[in-house]
Amino acid sequence: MFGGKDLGIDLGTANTLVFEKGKGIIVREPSVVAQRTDTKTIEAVGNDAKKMIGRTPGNIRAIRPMKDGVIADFETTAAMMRYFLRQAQKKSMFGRNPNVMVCVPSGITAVEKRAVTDAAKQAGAKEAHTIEEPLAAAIGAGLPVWEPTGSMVVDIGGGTTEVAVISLGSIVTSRSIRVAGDEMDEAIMQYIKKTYSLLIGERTSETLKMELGSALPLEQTESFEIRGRDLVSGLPKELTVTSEEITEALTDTLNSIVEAVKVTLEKCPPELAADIIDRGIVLTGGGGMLRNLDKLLTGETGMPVIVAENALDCVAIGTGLSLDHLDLFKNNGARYKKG
Ligand SMILES: Nc1ncnc2c1ncn2[C@@H]1O[C@H](COP(=O)(O)OP(=O)(O)OP(=O)(O)O)[C@@H](O)[C@H]1O
Repeated sequence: MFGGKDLGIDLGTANTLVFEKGKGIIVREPSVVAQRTDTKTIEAVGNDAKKMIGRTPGNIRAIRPMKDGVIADFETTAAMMRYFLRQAQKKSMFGRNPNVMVCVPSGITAVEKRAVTDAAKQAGAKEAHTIEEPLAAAIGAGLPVWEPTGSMVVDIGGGTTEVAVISLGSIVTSRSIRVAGDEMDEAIMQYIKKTYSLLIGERTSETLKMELGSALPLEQTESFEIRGRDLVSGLPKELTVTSEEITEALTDTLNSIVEAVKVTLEKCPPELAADIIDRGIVLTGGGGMLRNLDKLLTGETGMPVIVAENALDCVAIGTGLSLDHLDLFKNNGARYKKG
């Protein structure tokens, strides 16, 4: 039995957040599962499993069951959701199984949406519905999505970047690309490998992105020491990396994101484009917190760009708040209409 409250779930590629109205975010853990390769039993989920990435013995695999924002491994995703719902239950009241709203990338197919709601039901949800991620992000960022005015949101998560223009509670135009934080990590890993013949793990590369990452060169170069395995000698090695190098490593990935924003702006009806000039573009998601990304986007589009407060939480908050309008989602993720 789960808690009596309805829950919003941001089932992200990188992190899963569970939001309960009145309480806020009650679960926040990495979307990682550690599984035995022989018996397929689950050894750990969330924080404990993330610590195992890159450090598991041969018979345990640390996997991210969500890839590119969609379910890559159904059974493991359902098991992971069951764990997160149980965590939520510990912090909530006992009662009936909750209705859940799960956010999904805007570009996914009906079959993929179905996989998400099926996994939620298998995990113990009474009813499960989906909301498109950019809409959830915009609601969570406090944008006036219900007004007849254009709001533009760019949500950069782990697996997907969602760009959307919203008006009157509906997505007017959007673009979802499978390029986001994970791709930045991969680009850094490749850069270090190519430049220094040093192999680093995904955790080291994510740390480099967070510590040194900047979309534009910093006024004062920063540096960070990393460890990896030298591909030539095969031995562990330490070296110092600079922020300029990370900016260079991220160029292609950031160009793809800039391109997605420009294409969406080009498809935007003129009246709404005028609203966006006034109100600006709002950045959400962990990737939106990359230093100077707002400045890069302003330079490339000429629009004001603002990083949302609680950028990491916007999608979860918006997903939870949309439960107030559950009746509008009964069509399994149908377009969100007010009234
Ligand atoms: N300060 C930061 N600078 C740059 N990137 C960051 C920062 N903080 C977090 N990230 C990155 O944000 C990503 C996670 O963001 P978020 O939790 O919004 O994604 P998600 O919702 O799990 O993914 P998706 O929306 O693709 O399903 C990770 O790639 C993480 O490395």
